[in-house]
Amino acid sequence: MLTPPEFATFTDAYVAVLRRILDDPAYETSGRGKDGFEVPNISFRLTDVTRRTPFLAARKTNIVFNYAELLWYVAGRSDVAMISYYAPRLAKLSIDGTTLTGTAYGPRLFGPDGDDGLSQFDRCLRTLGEDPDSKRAAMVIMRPHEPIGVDNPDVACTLGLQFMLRGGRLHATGYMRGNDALIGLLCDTFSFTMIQELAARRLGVEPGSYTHHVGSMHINVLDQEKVRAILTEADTAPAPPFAATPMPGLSQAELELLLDWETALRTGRGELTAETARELPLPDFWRQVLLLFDAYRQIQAGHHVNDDTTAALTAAHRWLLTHRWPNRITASALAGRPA
Ligand SMILES: O=c1ccn([C@H]2C[C@H](O)[C@@H](COP(=O)(O)O)O2)c(=O)[nH]1
Repeated sequence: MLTPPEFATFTDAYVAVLRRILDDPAYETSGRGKDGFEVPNISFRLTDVTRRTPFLAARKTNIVFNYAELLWYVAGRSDVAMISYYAPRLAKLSIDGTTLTGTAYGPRLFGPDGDDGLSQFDRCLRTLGEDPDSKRAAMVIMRPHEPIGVDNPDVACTLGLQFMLRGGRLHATGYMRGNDALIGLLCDTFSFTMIQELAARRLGVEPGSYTHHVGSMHINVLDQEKVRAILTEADTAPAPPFAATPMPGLSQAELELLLDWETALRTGRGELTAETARELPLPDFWRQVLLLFDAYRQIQAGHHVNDDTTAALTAAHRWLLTHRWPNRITASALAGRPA
């Protein structure tokens, strides 16, 4: 078979990759002092990119971080301040303490980078508008002169992303030199398929499949018990049947409004009630993201998430928060609105 195996949901692909590495690793590695199990050259295809979130209790997916990282990318940002609030471990990757280099895909994808003043993302959309069958709508992430010595803690793991408009749908492919199958795989697939969906909306077409190719797919030896727990759950407990919600697109004005609220919530200059959220000029999809950010603000402040916020979240978001922060969601609020 010359094309990658297809999966209907990311959960299925994720479990298959983790199972392959744990059951049958090709190598034991210790690159940069971390012991890992590795299977080189793994590829898979997702047929429905909207089913990108794994509902696995043992994984404790941090959906708040997933959305924050996506917005951080799309805004072209590289600041530690925003992203480390959602994932403190990322601060350790910064050499100067204020910016990230390799991990910050945003400036490389969404920052202006040529004489035409366009970003790689916008240039790809323009090319697909002019030549829909183009094979050139590719965005390069890891740079040729990126320092790859052991003293650089933050080298881009993604080589590039490619869009292909075929059969009226926008397909995408991610190419990675290395991918941590437990942590990075989930976050990267989430962001890349969202970027694909964003591009599809801008082009006025539906998103197609997403294909992921990875040179070194691996798990850390220290994570193997967690991986085992995920595999046991996948074998014994069916995933809850939440409907996936397509992303409605994101205009520049909507992005700016989201980022203003994100900053206000993160820096303690604002609070969002379910009622205020309803009045914001945003599609419900993005209102949900701000409600998640506000729930996280309450959790960070050491509180329970208030019942109004919990009840305004979709059932899928409530499920994710409840499994990530089990003691912070009040049981009485869990009977809120359906997915
Ligand atoms: O978007 C990313 C960024 C990093 N990593 C993981 C892969 C490696 O486990 C580690 C980076 O270590 P090096 O490959 O740079 O040594 O982080 C990812 O999976 N995805």
